[in-house]
Amino acid sequence: MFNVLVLAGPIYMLQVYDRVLESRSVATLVALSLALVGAYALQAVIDIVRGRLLILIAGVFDKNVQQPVHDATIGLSILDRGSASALQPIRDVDAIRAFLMGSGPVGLMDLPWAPIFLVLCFLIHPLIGWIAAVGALILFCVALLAERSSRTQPHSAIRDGRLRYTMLESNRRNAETIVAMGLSGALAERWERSNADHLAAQHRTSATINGYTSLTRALRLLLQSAILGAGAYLVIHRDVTSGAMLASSIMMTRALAPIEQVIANWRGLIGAREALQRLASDLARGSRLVPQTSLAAPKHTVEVSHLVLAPPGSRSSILSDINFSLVAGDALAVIGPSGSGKTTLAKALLGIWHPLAGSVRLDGATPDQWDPVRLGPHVGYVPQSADIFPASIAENISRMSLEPDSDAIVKAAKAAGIHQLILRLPSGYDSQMDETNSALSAGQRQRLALARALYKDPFLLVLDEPNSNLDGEGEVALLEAVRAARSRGAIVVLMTHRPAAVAICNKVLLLAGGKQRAFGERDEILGKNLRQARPRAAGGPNRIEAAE
Ligand SMILES: Nc1ncnc2c1ncn2[C@@H]1O[C@H](COP(=O)(O)OP(=O)(O)OP(=O)(O)O)[C@@H](O)[C@H]1O
Repeated sequence: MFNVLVLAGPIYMLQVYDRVLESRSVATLVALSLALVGAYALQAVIDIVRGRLLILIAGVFDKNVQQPVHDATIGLSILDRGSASALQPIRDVDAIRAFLMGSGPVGLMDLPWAPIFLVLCFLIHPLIGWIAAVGALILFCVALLAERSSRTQPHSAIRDGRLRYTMLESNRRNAETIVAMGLSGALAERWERSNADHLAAQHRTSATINGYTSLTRALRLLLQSAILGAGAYLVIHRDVTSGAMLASSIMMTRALAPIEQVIANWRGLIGAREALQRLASDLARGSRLVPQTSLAAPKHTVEVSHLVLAPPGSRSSILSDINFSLVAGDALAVIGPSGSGKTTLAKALLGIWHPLAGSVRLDGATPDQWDPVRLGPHVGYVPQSADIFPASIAENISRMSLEPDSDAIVKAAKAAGIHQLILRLPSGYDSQMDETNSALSAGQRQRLALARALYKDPFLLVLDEPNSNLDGEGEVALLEAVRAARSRGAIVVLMTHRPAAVAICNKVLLLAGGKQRAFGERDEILGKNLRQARPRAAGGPNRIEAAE
């Protein structure tokens, strides 16, 4: 509706030429000029409001997708096994928001006005109308051609871009290995190759779009002159006035401007459209259905029945036919050689990976029957690589809670035997961990992760080799924490190679090659199936290994 205001220019021109110059009336000229200033001022205000509206729409879009995008990023990380493509949704949101706040949508909004200006051209004179209509049609065809040729190109550019990003991310993570083993030469060469592919794809896209933009501009200038020429012809034959001739030239410009603007913003439009499609599919893939009914906190049992497990998206199983059950107060030592499936079992118990067959049940319900946010506080997990969030020690122990409980934080730290160590840090519990966690040693990180797992005394503790980096003091604290958890009625599942850790468990599960070799009371299983390895020559820790 507001676009009608852009008619002010042509109407002014028409009136000045046909009325003011004929009547030589300065008063009319002043009145017309004031009206024109008013129309342009209103147009400026409307443009500002429209711009703000688009920013507002972009903001609302952003606000609504942020949480699903965050959750989907986590879901995709699990599905795609930590690949950097899990970050694609947030990049897509940024691309869509940038497009919404740019000049592209304005061109799209103005596009429906193009036919109205064309009709006005016809009203001035059919010849002018036809020239404008044919010109608009040609420009429209150019836009379609641009769409078709650029449709496939950004795909390859995006694929190369993703590959390039993944490569850089992996090099960043492995920086120390790269420096230590002098890998930078070979990796730089690979990076250069991947970069060249990406740039070549981008150049192809830019060249195509630029070509179409230049063609459009030249066509528009030609059409403007054609309209002026046709207008002059009609003026000579006294079919239209000279004011109408100039006004129609302006009208033509107005009719074609949105088409040209859409073509100029084509790449952004295509990019935003693809980002939106990709975002929708990533959100659908990465999000989990959260159950609506909330179950009571688990307190009694963990049952694993005929469990078969494969990595997400795969059907080749890593674990098969695992069966055991535990009751409150039990501690299970999961033992077996490297690669036997201990970590994989931890992922199943925690509901990170879903069973291909069989089930894991806490008090009779599978983990996905709980809202993860509600089940989380009843579960403690120390993963093999104890990753710490870039936040304070207290925030880490309180599981990044927005309402941390100081008493519970200190209690968990004491239980993990890390309280004194934290107090010795310059800012104590408020010491900030950076992204690299370099302020703490591997063993200290493991104890911090244990404190996080113990926060608020969860029912199920899954500790995946939590002692792999611990010194004697750390191991004593760990064993004490397991003992305390058992006596308060928790269930502890401990993946370990260490005899001392097995000794505090009452049950043992022996895995080998993804299969359950034995499960039962500790002494019974150890007597039947295991031999205790001697301390290794280098003075390494005792290990428990499966008998041949
Ligand atoms: N994300 C994955 N995708 C495909 N295979 C996997 C994945 N994670 C683990 N595996 C495979 O599953 C098998 C069991 O691995 P898992 O990490 O569970 O062993 P583990 O007993 O914990 O070993 P370790 O004692 O060395 O930690 C291995 O053969 C491993 O290659």
